[in-house]
Amino acid sequence: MERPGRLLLQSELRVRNAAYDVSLSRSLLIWKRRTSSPVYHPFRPRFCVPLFRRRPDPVLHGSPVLNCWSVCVCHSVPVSEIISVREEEEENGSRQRDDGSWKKIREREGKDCRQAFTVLYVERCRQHRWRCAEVTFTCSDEAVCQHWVSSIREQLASNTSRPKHLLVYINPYGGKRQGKRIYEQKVAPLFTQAGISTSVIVTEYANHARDHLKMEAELKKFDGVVCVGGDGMFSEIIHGLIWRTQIDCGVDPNSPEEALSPCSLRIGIIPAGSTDCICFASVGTNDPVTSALHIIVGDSQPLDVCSVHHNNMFLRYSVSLLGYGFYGDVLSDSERKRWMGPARYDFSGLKMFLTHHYYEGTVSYLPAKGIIGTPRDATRCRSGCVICQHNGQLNSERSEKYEMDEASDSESSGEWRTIRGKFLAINAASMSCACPRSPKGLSPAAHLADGTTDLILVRKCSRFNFLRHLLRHTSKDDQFDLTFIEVHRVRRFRFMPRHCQSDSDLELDLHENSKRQIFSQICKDHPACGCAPAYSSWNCDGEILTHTGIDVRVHGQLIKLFARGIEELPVFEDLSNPCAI
Ligand SMILES: CCCCCCCCCCCCC/C=C/[C@@H](O)[C@H](COP(=O)(O)O)NC(=O)CCCCC
Ligand SMILES: Nc1ncnc2c1ncn2[C@@H]1O[C@H](COP(=O)(O)OP(=O)(O)O)[C@@H](O)[C@H]1O
Ligand SMILES: [Ca+2]
Repeated sequence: MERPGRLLLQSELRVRNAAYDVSLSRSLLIWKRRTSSPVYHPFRPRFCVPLFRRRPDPVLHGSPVLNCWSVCVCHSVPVSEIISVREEEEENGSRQRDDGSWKKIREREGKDCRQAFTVLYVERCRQHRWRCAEVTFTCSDEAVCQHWVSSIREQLASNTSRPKHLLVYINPYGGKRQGKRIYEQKVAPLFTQAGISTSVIVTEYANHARDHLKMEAELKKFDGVVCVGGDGMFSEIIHGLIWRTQIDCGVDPNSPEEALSPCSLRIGIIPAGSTDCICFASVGTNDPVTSALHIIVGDSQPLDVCSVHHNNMFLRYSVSLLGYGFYGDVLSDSERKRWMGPARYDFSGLKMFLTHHYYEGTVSYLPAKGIIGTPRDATRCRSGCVICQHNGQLNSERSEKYEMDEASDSESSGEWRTIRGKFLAINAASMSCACPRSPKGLSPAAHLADGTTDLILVRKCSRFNFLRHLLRHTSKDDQFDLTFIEVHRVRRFRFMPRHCQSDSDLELDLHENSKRQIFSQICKDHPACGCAPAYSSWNCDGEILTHTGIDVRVHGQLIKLFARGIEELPVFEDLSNPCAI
């Protein structure tokens, strides 16, 4: 619980005809009702008891702390979570807002209360959602009122992490094709309230945003980039931004061995796509208003990025899922069904589950050493994650050392491990990949910014066992606690499909593959007969990769989001807490 610190201002003001002691410090705005009469307050007593067990201090962020036995209503809002302050001007018995809309206040507030101002602030709702709440304070002295408004504005202006100018890209075709409407109706009005100016580009074709960022955008004019769309659209944005940053810093973005320069501009994601995994896994919800508020308050969350190369040739970057086999096949199949919208993934998911293809190949990986945390532990990456801080620090020390000793990550160091086999899926999750389909995600203990990715190998098994594994993504059971699954936390990995391994293997496989393709043509309508293709494709944050043999390297904390990681749930929402009755 944040302490108020030195008071900048303290007055008696009125809120809805009741007297309040209101105070402002650099960190908190507090309004506390003036009363001493013990009155039983019946409102939601169920939530009062656990709240008090955990937090004896009767001051809660934004929302009132309700004591069951006496009315002692005290609200507090961190100054960092105030969106804006607005003067209410009186005219003909009504008050006019700064934005021109009218509000009847005078009758409600009583005749003496002539001056008023409204504070808009972040209020937390269920399941990590944020809303914009407001409270109107009135007082009889105009000078006092204006002093309050200017003091709050000064505090907001002194916060340098808040963006003032944003470059916004909207994909009008993502998800259910609602991107433009979501931005105009839910997000733009909030940006206006917060005094943020925007330059908006509605994309006209795929890769429009990427190419604009790479070559045209005047990035110096902006404090951040906002992406309205799904994971594919976010991928466009990071490709443009990372590329541009490397060119500006004189780094060769094509080389798999180069240490990439971190991007200074933060990226905000307004979810308007089909899976919205990157937003969900970094905020805890895929709600456009919540994302807009995280942008406004100037949150910052570093994020790991994987670079993917094929034979030393750059292919793509990935921040969430790199999936071969099941997720690659689901994506390839679903692309032909875009007209179905987000439901295409359910259809193709079921189809690919029934098809039950497996793929042969060799996976080699460099285990992440010296880090804290494992993919099977119970810790979760949450706001202010200590694992990300610790491992992130370790990474920056390692990369300094790496620059001096180029061979430290190479095969010659002998740390690489190799696994050959038949796999239903090979997944690398650089974050949990939580999404509405699987709220705990593909790798629940993965971290947003620890410089590693969780490599999950699903070996060939029966359909029944694969279904058990998949179903555990949606329950409390551990999806890795199965004999055919292994998971490793790695810094780097490579995959080579079997048919690419050696000339003799290649000949054998080409022969086998052509045989299989003939059969798969014949057996097209009988996918369960086992005539599988020899290779799948990679699903790279929802984009299909053109090559199967890849070399993947994690670049710790290469980009930053306007987010703060998933916040711990309040006690009454955390069902695993015994106090939460
Ligand atoms: C029988 C019940 C099975 C439930 C299994 C649920 C497992 C779901 C894990 C999903 C992980 C998703 C990782 C994110 C991938 C996205 O980047 C990608 C593109 O998203 P977008 O651009 O917004 O369309 N989405 C997918 O690849 C969809 C995977 C769906 C798999 C069923
Ligand atoms: N104007 C546009 N027309 C067609 N495709 C676009 C346009 N803008 C972006 N795209 C592409 O649309 C794809 C899907 O976008 P995304 O926003 O991720 O939606 P979804 O989550 O439904 O896949 C991305 O690959 C992106 O490059
Ligand atoms: Ca990570």
